Amino acid sequence: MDAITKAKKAAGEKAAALVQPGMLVGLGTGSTAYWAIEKIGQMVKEGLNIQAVATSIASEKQALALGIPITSFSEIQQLDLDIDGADEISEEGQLIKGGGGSLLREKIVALASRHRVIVGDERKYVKTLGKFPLPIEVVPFGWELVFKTLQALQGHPTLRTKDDQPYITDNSNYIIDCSFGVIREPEQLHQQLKTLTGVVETGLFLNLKPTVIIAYENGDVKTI
Ligand SMILES: O=C(CO)[C@H](O)[C@H](O)COP(=O)(O)O
Repeated sequence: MDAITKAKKAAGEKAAALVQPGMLVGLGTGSTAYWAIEKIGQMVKEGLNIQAVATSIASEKQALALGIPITSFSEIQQLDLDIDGADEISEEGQLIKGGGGSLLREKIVALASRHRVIVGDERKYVKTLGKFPLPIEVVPFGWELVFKTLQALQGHPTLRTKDDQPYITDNSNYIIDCSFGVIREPEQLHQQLKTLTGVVETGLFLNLKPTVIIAYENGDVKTI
């Protein structure tokens, strides 16, 4: 296992240790959240009694394979703890998410959780957001119009693709990745993007006050 994978595993497992019996837990998506889910699966096998809501079909499949009981918002109102990764984590705890394409479900789950834990390796921790392209989930109908507006806003948009076709999210939408440069006013940008008809959600996760667990290649793990 390389040093970055080891760091992701360490961060994910440290977050999993925060799960307590009886909790309702949000399961994130991506290669770091993966390790938290693996650890929670192990804890469930050892007798931990929890229920979880997954932020993607992939994470739900992983959880079910591990025997983690899955519930949904038709059964519950609120989660106790959400554990998820991020693409960028600013020093203020503001996030860019959606590199793995699950931003909409991830935001719904994060907002439904009383506590949020964000796990990442040291490369994710930045002074200011904006180096990682900002994912924006859009409805397929008329996406070209949103794309042109994003061009006009200097977002340098790119339609995300997979196998030369538009990438399709778990919600049957598309993703447009944008580069606005350094994002100095994330709230303003998020609000501006949300008002565009056709935009479903942005990858800016703001003011969620997460506990941040950063793992370093040298083996250190810091909770911020
Ligand atoms: O937002 C996400 C998926 O939509 C992921 O949490 C984010 O992309 C981080 O993934 P990884 O841990 O694989 O770097």
